[in-house]
Amino acid sequence: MTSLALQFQAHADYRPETLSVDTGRQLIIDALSPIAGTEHIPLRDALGRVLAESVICPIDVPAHDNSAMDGYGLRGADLAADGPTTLEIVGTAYAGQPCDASVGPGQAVRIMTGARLPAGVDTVVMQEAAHAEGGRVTLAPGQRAGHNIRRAGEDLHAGQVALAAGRQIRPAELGLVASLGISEVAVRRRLRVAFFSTGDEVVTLGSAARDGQIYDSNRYTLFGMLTRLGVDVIDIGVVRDDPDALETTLREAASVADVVITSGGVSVGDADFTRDMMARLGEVLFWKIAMKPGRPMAFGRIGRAGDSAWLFGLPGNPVATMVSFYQFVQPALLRLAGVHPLPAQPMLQAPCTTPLRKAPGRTEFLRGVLSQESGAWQVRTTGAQGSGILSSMADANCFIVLGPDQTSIAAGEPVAVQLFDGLV
Ligand SMILES: Nc1nc2c(c(=O)[nH]1)N[C@H]1C(S)=C(S)[C@@H](COP(=O)(O)OP(=O)(O)OC[C@H]3O[C@@H](n4cnc5c(N)ncnc54)[C@H](O)[C@@H]3O)O[C@H]1N2
Ligand code: MOO
Repeated sequence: MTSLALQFQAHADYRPETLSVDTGRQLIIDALSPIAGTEHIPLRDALGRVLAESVICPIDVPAHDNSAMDGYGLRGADLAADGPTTLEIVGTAYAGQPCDASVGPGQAVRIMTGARLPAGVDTVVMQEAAHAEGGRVTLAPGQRAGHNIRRAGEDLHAGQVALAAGRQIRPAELGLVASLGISEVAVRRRLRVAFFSTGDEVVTLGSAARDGQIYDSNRYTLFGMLTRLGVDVIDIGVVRDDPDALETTLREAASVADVVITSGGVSVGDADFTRDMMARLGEVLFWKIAMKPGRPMAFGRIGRAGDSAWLFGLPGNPVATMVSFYQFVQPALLRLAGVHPLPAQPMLQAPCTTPLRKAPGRTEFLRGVLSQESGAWQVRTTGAQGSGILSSMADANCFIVLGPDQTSIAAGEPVAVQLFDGLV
């Protein structure tokens, strides 16, 4: 018995013939660790990448106490307990410019948003509550001491971890790093993912499909999902149902990629050699996941030590390919890319306007449309749900996820909804 198999069998819920979605996903995540390799790149190029090292604050942000409003800076102790307050204006403080004014009792400065607080100022009153005339300013009653001040370091303070290793860089992280004056970050290298389709009936675009043949759509959905995940994509094309071609392709793919994804040939049909070949080239396990669509799936490692790769053998049916990718491959690739912690998929509950029936025992991923009707969210299915009906994915904006124990759902009953927005 081999190591992956041993590792999986140690899990209490490991049932390769009826593996639950959650257990399958967890087993895969636990088997993987982030790829090695770090590069230092300009900040903007890091959008979508994963931090290899934590970003530590070299400075306080903001760097100094400053005003949150355009208005008048003063000493809070000068504010009248009730009634207006009148103060002498002794200078003006602009953002980004030094201001020598020092504010004593009975005095104020005109101050702009972002300007450093001059000596003595601990309170800002916004200009809408002030009236200036003849070198004096009168403040409306009810102003509060200490208001409209932004303290040095209130966002980030020098020495703290601004972003921990494992964080994926989104627009907010780009800005946060920039606010620290840092122009270069250490990120993990991009994951390399090779993929190909299998099957004599599958025709690549550019060739005419003969009788009984179909155009390859899986390489297009996979290309889209992988590209949006930000990995380096290696498209190997279509591989015929031929053992030699398959062996050569799998070996080559494993030598250039961290991960190899195939579609088709993982079920029990006539292309049995695909399963045998995968298993012969490494340690690949074939699972039946208790889900629909996406029941058959292969997971393991192929290739020789030194140039081996993780393998995902996804089912050939186009919707099954996509559902399996989203439920298993996407979190696995994020894990390999070093994302930590892994993001939870956004799920919500909404009443389902379509009555549904399902067999118990497996999780179903129906394609749904979540919409607002008179201000309330609701979901319906896209119609026919066969695992070859790719238009059901194109028409959808979410999965309706029915758990293993659910059977019939009456119209209006709440169901779990997984938004495509959290997927790629
Ligand atoms: N007796 C059984 N038959 C099947 C089972 C089963 O458990 N017992 N499972 C069914 C399920 S569920 C699925 S999903 C498929 C998966 O089988 P494979 O992964 O071996 O896929 P193929 O047989 O190669 O193809 C299935 C289907 O998808 C079409 N296909 C394949 N590749 C592409 C592509 N690149 N682009 C578009 N369409 C593709 C292919 O023509 C077939 O129609 O097995 C069921 N059968
Ligand atoms: O589960 Mo298959 O993957 O339904 O089409």
